[in-house]
Amino acid sequence: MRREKQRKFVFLCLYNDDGLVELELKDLGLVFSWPSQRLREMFSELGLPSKTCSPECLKVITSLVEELSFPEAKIGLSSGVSAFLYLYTSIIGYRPGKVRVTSDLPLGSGLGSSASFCVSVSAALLALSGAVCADNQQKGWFVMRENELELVNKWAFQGERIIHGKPSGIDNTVSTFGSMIMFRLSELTRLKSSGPIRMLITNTKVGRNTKALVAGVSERTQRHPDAMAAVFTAVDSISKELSDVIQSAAHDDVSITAKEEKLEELMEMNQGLLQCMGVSHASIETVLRTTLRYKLASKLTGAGGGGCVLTLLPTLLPSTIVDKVISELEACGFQCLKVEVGGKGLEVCFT
Ligand SMILES: Nc1ncnc2c1ncn2[C@@H]1O[C@H](COP(=O)(O)OP(=O)(O)OP(=O)(O)O)[C@@H](O)[C@H]1O
Ligand SMILES: C[C@@](O)(CCO)CC(=O)[O-]
Ligand SMILES: [Mg+2]
Repeated sequence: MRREKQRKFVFLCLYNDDGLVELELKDLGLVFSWPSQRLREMFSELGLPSKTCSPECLKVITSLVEELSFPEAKIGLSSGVSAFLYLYTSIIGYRPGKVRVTSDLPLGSGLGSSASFCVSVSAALLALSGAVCADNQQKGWFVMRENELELVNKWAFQGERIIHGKPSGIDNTVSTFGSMIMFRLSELTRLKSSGPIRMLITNTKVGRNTKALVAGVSERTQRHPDAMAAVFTAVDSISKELSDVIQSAAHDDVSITAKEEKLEELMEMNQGLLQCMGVSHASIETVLRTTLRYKLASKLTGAGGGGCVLTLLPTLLPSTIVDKVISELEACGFQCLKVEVGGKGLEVCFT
């Protein structure tokens, strides 16, 4: 189960005539460019466009990205740049163009920045190529048609495959369609919540890498197949119960409180299972201990290993308590953000 990811990515996409394909990561102060002729030469033998990135295609991309220089602390960015190169050449081809990205989503913190990046790149490039929104370039922000969103989601998943290795598709799906998604038995179901769910996001600021964490869970599964199978079965049951609770109607304070208590218990159980999988972290445990002192339930989000933690904020919780929890967490060096689960998905705007 994932909440909607904040999608504050802004893309400026233009064709140009300087012979370069350029990617500017504005917030990070980085610009990468490739002569389009060089891309044509490197990729031409692969027979692009292709709907998936083959090992040969990934080899070409990796060699192009290895030539770039990334600041030491930003080495993880190379996978995002690889995903960009794949999406650009597959959707646009080798026509020179310029893409500028700005985002206020923290990178590698469990809030699905990789998926939001892939969804936004795919949408912007598909719109530039005319594959989507060709007959609908209205002014202001708007939502694409369902079949167009599905196309964007497919391409974004290919980008996620380059960044993550083996993504489930939940992050790009929730970034594209918004609302809430249940991922159960490898199937993604879009849910309708009966009311807003308030959460506190605490960013521990401990950096981590989703690909490595997911690989760590697979290795643990190979070492303890029976025990881990039981853990996954329990996670599955929790997802099912949680989706029933979220979709159930609650009309008065009593039923809302009962619903929230169920959510809290399920979150607590889920966190315990994530710890079993080896994806918790000392910083996450500090957040859990702190919020528990206020009888609030929390669980890690995304791949874990640091990053962000979610805490349910019950409807009747006084704002003075919320402020107290936030100041205690921020005194530990963490950063807090109050959010509501289940917002909008992808929107586009032509200027
Ligand atoms: N604004 C951006 N510009 C360029 N690359 C980005 C951007 N945002 C994310 N990425 C890419 O995504 C990578 C982070 O993805 P990762 O899956 O590890 O974390 P996440 O998506 O934030 O968290 P999670 O997958 O657990 O929800 C970055 O290292 C970078 O390659
Ligand atoms: C850890 C994971 O569940 C979400 C990462 O945001 C991986 C995935 O489902 O692709
Ligand atoms: Mg990710």
